[in-house]
Amino acid sequence: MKLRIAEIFGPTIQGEGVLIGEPTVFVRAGGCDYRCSWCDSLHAVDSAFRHDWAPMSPDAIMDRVRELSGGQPLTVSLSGGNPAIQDFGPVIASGRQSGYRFACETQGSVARPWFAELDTLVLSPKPPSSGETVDWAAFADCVRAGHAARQTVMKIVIFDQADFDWARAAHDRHPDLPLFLQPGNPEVDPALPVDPAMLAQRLEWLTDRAMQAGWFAPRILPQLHVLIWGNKRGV
Ligand SMILES: C[S@@+](CC[C@H](N)C(=O)[O-])C[C@H]1O[C@@H](n2cnc3c(N)ncnc32)[C@H](O)[C@@H]1O
Ligand SMILES: Nc1nc2[nH]cc(C(=O)O)c2c(=O)[nH]1
Ligand code: SF4
Ligand SMILES: [Mg+2]
Repeated sequence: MKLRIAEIFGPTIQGEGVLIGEPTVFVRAGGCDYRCSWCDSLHAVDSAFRHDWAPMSPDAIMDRVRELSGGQPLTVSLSGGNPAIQDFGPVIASGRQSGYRFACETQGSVARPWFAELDTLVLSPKPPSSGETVDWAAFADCVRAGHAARQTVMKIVIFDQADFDWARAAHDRHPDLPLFLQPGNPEVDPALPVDPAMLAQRLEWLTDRAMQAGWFAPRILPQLHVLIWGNKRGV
């Protein structure tokens, strides 16, 4: 059985959400059932890039992860695209034997039994600015599938006031999921630089919104990797 892999890179630090700052190797799956207007990983989504995606066996994936981590077990971050449209169960089973931990980033549109084998399941439902519509029944299936994961959290990207209001309603649906908000990055062309002052201003706006609303449930974080490296790939 082979998986479609857009890229494997690291070690680097997890730049987002509950594991921010944690050393990790990324395994980025090719293919996605969504087309978010502001997706920062189109090279793993748009089928125009599919010729760059490699078919890899679970053993070949873990061999590359081991090579990159110098054989030291660390957290492997499964991302994409949507990793949940493929079967990462055998990759997790193989890595776990040698002490690797696994986190997965997915939008919550497709539930998989292997979510239960994860250490960290990050569900990132998409707000109105994305142009996508969340299927909340499928999302709830994902939460249930992750019942045995060590932790399941919700992470929402916020571009504007409509996204902010939507995030509050999303939290009301799943109040038990720890919530992380990150400002959206409107500049996703890997060929163009990102202005850190613009990101800081978006983070300030988001923080002000939450504090003025007296909404203290979410943690608010920047995309640390974008602050360090902009839109550079493979970091
Ligand atoms: C590229 S996605 C891949 C995993 C999965 N498809 C998902 O969306 O959760 C990884 C994370 O990046 C976030 N993201 C994508 N584009 C972004 C942007 N322009 N600004 C901020 N976050 C973004 C997504 O919301 C998601 O939380
Ligand atoms: N350093 C780093 N942190 C990240 N957190 C989520 C990422 C992603 O694209 O899924 C990502 C990424 O691509 N790089
Ligand atoms: S769901 Fe994730 S990978 Fe797919 S288009 Fe949206 S942000 Fe990009
Ligand atoms: Mg990213």
